[in-house]
Amino acid sequence: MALLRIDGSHGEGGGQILRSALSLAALTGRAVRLENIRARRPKPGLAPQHLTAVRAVAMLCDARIEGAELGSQTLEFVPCRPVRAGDYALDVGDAREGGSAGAVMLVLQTVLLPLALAEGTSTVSLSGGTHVPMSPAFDYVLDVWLPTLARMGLRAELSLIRSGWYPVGKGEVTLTVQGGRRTLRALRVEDRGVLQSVTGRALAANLPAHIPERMAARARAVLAEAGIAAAIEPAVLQAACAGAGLFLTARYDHCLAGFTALGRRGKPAERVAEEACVALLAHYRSGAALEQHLADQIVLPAALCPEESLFSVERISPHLTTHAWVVERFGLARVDVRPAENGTGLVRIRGNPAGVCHAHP
Ligand SMILES: Nc1ncnc2c1ncn2[C@@H]1O[C@H](COP(=O)(O)OP(=O)(O)OP(=O)(O)O)[C@@H](O)[C@H]1O
Repeated sequence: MALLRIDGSHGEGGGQILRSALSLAALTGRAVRLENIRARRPKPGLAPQHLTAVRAVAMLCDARIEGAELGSQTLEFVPCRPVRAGDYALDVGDAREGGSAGAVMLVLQTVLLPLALAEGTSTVSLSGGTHVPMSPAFDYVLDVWLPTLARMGLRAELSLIRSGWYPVGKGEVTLTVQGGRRTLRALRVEDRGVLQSVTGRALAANLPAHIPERMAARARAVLAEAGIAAAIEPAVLQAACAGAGLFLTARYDHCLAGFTALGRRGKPAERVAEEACVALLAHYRSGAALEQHLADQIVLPAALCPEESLFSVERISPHLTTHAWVVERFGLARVDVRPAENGTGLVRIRGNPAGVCHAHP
């Protein structure tokens, strides 16, 4: 079959196009050629996190790869066998001399679905940044993304060995995936139901204990003003450099929503707390089911379900529409993203009725 060409400058033009194309190439056996990788980012091409994702998925399906170098804007990726479950270890820091705090959760998201749909149990050890900007934090994946996938029938467990923050990274997580040629269940949450609880963790590493305590106290106060009682625990983590963040999970009758804010030098703990609470309250007031990040991160699993998924989303992000475009390029699903009331959106994903097509010889 001819190489499927994917233009990495489409829409959001970031790393997600590459990662989803890699997952889908491994799942379907389709050879891909990515061009203009991360063309809309200030430093285009493969960064350490993306290069690690390429190497990771290549290991799963013995792919032949060309262009897998830092800064490369073109990549050919030819899967040579179906995905094999097994024990894998990857370190984002290996992708660049001097190391990297590249987001391991994004690498994890790239390998999870291929492993979940392969026969057998896998363990993946990942090192790098576990709580870094512009990516799902460990806590988000643990509390929101994986439990949502569990509702769709996917079984995986995640544990934190050591947290990793910008700029040093060196965190470590372990993922265990119970694979199998299963059919994923569609996600149908047009209506989220009632807010049942808000919980959270105020985390800090290599910083004084008053920092997580102040984040937790401010978050409780902001949410209480809005009439929401939240159980937020302060905690101190092990790490190779300083870092702090607040992670909130809102549990509705029919869905979960996660909100993250990270600290940095000079940013008061209270401001970190307010940022996460503002995001939670914006979603709460929107009335929609999924928050914007979960919506874009659920497109790929939903595209693999034979049944139709349908959910409302707080806001239609460029990540969401770009992700929809990538899965459509593989011909696996039709994704319809429609604006709805007050800036929210409604997403309908009609997966391939035959399930994933394993096209390997
Ligand atoms: N606070 C957050 N909580 C949960 N997920 C997040 C958060 N911030 C970003 N993400 C997710 O991280 C992903 C980032 O994708 P993106 O294409 O920007 O990738 P990237 O590899 O970081 O790229 P680039 O450096 O090219 O921006 C998206 O799926 C987005 O929803």
